[in-house]
Amino acid sequence: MIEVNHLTKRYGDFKAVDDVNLVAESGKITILLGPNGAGKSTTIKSIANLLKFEGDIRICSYPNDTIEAKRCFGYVSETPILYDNLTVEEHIDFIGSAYQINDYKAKAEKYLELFKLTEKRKKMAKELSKGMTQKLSMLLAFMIEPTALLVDEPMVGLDPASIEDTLKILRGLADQGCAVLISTHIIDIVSDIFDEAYIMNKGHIIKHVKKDDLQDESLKEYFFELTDGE
Ligand SMILES: Nc1ncnc2c1ncn2[C@@H]1O[C@H](COP(=O)(O)OP(=O)(O)OP(=O)(O)O)[C@@H](O)[C@H]1O
Repeated sequence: MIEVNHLTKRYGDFKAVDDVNLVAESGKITILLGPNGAGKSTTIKSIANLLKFEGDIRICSYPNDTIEAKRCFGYVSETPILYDNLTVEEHIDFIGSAYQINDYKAKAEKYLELFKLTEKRKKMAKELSKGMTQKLSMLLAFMIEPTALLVDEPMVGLDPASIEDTLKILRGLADQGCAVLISTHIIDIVSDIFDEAYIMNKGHIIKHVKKDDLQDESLKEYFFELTDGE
């Protein structure tokens, strides 16, 4: 589970995120939806403990700055964080060893095949296309078998088949009990797979909605009503 209590992030006098509360439950896909500049990435980065913030954030019940929390979550950033001169395989070895994952090569192999990266295993990150770097970044987060997963704008730069594959993997991880939190502004891609959504605008959560609450209304209609079509 991911729990965010009273998260505020200030840049000088400006509050990019203002008193945000949210919970991403285990076994569910929770999305953080909002227009550009709403504060989604700031929220995700704060949860990943990459930014200083005010408030209390817990991952798997541990404060997010502890080693216990870091062990249990995977993070896919908006821009892949990779080492230009390491190959795909070297990235896998690095993360597999750092997280002390048993049998990580077999776990990685599954995702290499799924993401059609098997033939690129000897290529350095700087030799991959943008979509391939995104897939490698996801592979590294998925192969640690996280109990909580933070995914910031995962589909940007992916082709339609890869988007489908990624959505299936995310659903599979949630079905195995992982708490999946996805930040996005692309409603159409997540509208079928989300369980719960937090709609964010101008640094605030303006609505928390469960899929079952929507009935006939689409998430898109609901979103535009709340954000005035931003
Ligand atoms: N380093 C920074 N310094 C000052 N302001 C920042 C900084 N990073 C983000 N902001 C501001 O914080 C607000 C929220 O930005 P954030 O990147 O979290 O939005 P977002 O919802 O992820 O947007 P997008 O969909 O465009 O990625 C924006 O107004 C942005 O200009």
